[in-house]
Amino acid sequence: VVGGQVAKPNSWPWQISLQYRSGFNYYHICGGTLIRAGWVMTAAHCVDTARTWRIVLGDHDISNHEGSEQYMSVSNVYIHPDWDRNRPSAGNDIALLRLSSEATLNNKVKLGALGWDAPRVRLITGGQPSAKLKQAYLPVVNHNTCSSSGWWGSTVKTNMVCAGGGNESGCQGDSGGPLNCSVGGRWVVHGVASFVSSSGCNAYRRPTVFTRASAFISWMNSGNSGQ
Ligand SMILES: CC(C)[C@H](NC(=O)C(F)(F)F)C(=O)N[C@@H](C)C(=O)Nc1ccc(C(F)(F)F)cc1
Repeated sequence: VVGGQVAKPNSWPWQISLQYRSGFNYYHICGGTLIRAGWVMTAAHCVDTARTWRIVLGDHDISNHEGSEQYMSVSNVYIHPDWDRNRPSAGNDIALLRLSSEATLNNKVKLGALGWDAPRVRLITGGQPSAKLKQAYLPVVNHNTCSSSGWWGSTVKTNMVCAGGGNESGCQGDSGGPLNCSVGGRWVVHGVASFVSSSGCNAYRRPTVFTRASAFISWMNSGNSGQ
């Protein structure tokens, strides 16, 4: 996250840290959302390399043990069939991770709700290099503006959502994490952080681009996502 502030610990209880093993250690690479006790939604670009993964739930500071963490291994990775690493602007940057055991839900580990509607305020959580979870309020940029020339142009498709474009944005390490939207007083996960401009995370008229989760509900509920 560029800008924003450190979140109140565990105030986004569906936010997870996706980590890969290297030697004896695990390293944060992406965010994600716990959508079922046994399922995590993240970005395809986070998991399209063969690695040993683990998911950390109930965390706030990934460099300190706080006692609320749950460390889960991943039994299967389901990447959207139309994701193409060589054509990220085609979108479909979404994947589901099956946990090898179910999370214990409590006040620090809850499910994120998937919604269908375009709400008002958006909020991205997650991020590096801060070890602590950060959040930033990102204004939504409608598709017509975001896909216009001078903005992202045809790189942005209707199965994506743009938010930010001011001095706050998502950035490397936020990938896969949720765009949390306030809809009728409830938080709904509307986006999966996908990409930013290669000239910088908060580049002018290049808002952070999220996979529009509502466009993938049927895939997530279908067999080929394993669910
Ligand atoms: C994809 C991640 C490495 C990284 N993602 C993020 O920083 C995220 F958190 F906003 F999701 C990113 O966007 N990094 C920049 C360097 C990047 O790859 N940008 C990018 C821009 C446009 C496209 C295009 F046009 F192909 F869609 C693809 C990637």
